[in-house]
Amino acid sequence: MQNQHIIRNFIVETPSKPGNFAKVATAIGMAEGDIGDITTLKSGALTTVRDISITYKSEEQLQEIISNIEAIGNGVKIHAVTDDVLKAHEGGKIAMKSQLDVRSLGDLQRIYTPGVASVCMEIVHNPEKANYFTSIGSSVAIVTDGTAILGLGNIGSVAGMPVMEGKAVLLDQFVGLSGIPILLNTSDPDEIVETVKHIHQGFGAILLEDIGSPHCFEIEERLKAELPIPVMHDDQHGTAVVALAAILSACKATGVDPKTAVVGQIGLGAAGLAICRMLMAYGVEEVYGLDRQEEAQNRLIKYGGQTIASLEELMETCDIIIATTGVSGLIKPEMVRKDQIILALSNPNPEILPSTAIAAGAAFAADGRSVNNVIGFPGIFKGALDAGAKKITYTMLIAAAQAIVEHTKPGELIPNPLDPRVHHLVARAVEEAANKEMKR
Ligand SMILES: NC(=O)C1=CN([C@@H]2O[C@H](COP(=O)(O)OP(=O)(O)OC[C@H]3O[C@@H](n4cnc5c(N)ncnc54)[C@H](O)[C@@H]3O)[C@@H](O)[C@H]2O)C=CC1
Ligand SMILES: CC(=O)C(=O)O
Ligand SMILES: [Mg+2]
Repeated sequence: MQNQHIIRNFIVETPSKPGNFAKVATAIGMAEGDIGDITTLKSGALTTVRDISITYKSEEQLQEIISNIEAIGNGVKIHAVTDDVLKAHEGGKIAMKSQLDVRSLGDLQRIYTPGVASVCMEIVHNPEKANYFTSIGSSVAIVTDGTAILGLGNIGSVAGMPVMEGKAVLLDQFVGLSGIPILLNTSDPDEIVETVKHIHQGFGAILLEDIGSPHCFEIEERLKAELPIPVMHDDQHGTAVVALAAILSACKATGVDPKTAVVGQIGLGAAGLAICRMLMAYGVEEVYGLDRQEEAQNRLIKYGGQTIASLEELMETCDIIIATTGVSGLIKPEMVRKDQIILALSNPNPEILPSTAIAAGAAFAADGRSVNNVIGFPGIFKGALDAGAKKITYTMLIAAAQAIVEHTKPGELIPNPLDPRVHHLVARAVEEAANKEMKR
């Protein structure tokens, strides 16, 4: 696989003298390893031990990094090379925890029986109070059938669980919602719709995740029509919101009018078709799409988009390129036109590395790690739930994209996802848009 990103942590000891860490960094750089976080584990008078996170592409490259560091000599030692990604997943990343302590029999009677019975009866008499007296209103079902896990394909929902747990962690940490993974062992749309309908009353909203196309379209449409709570397929609309925001920011920086720019979308699956629909809903006049499947191209035409004959023609014709094919390295540097804006959004590896696209002449380039639906979905769900909205509409999604743009620093495409204000602002913008729509 091209552009594969493997992350390992190197525990490296160096003599505590200026210049020694620079030698280690150079040794890593000479083997084209990419240094991430660096933590000093011990800073002694004689030696310093650091934990260095390094991204690389292959086993050969790992061996080259190790030999380069070992060749420095003079007391520079590698103590261990650890797989912190795997370590972070031991035992899973989430747990259902109680919010109250049970320390006395009084606590037990209040939290559980007999006290709880009166709360049950309160809900029997006033069903809307379930939102107040239970966690239902702040719980989001993260539903997957495992058919399109990132760009890894149909690997099944159990193998996709680390992604679902990751989404739950983000919902919790960014907006305080509880995400509960639901792993389906069917990809039949009728069975999925029936299952979600049977379980929906335990949740405030339904987040559909990594459900492949084309069945994702029918599933989302049917659930939206049939359930009284917000349903959103994140790979479609969360991604579309963030792609629109990145395009608006890039256009602002380059003085391009997004509505008259020519946009080319490569890959018209869940993410790609939704990006095209979002851009057209925003008012972009010329949107071209390309997919290796005719059926996917016909879907775009049905929504008013246009198709184009080949990847080469799309790259030649369009000012803004977005790719969501799952195919690493699909866009070759020689295809990049000067001053293009290129969003190669496939995970875990993009269609072209941003550094390669910029070196080939692009004005702006980003991959799916930075232009990622993580900036959108937590605030979208929080805003929809706070407003008591029954649906997530285009007006709410465009409000989310605009909030993201407002919070993006000049010269950047997207804000830092770790800035909690971003999620808060997205949530408020979505809530306001929902309230306005509901008043109409
Ligand atoms: N950055 C982000 O926030 C997100 C990124 N993605 C990434 O986008 C990729 C696609 O995800 P989905 O849309 O959910 O998958 P999908 O399977 O629904 O869509 C992929 C589409 O690409 C088409 N395709 C594949 N190879 C092609 C080629 N060589 N030329 C033209 N079309 C081609 C397929 O026919 C299919 O229609 C994945 O890698 C995923 O990780 C998806 C959602 C969010
Ligand atoms: C980010 C995401 O949802 C995906 O790559 O599928
Ligand atoms: Mg996804």
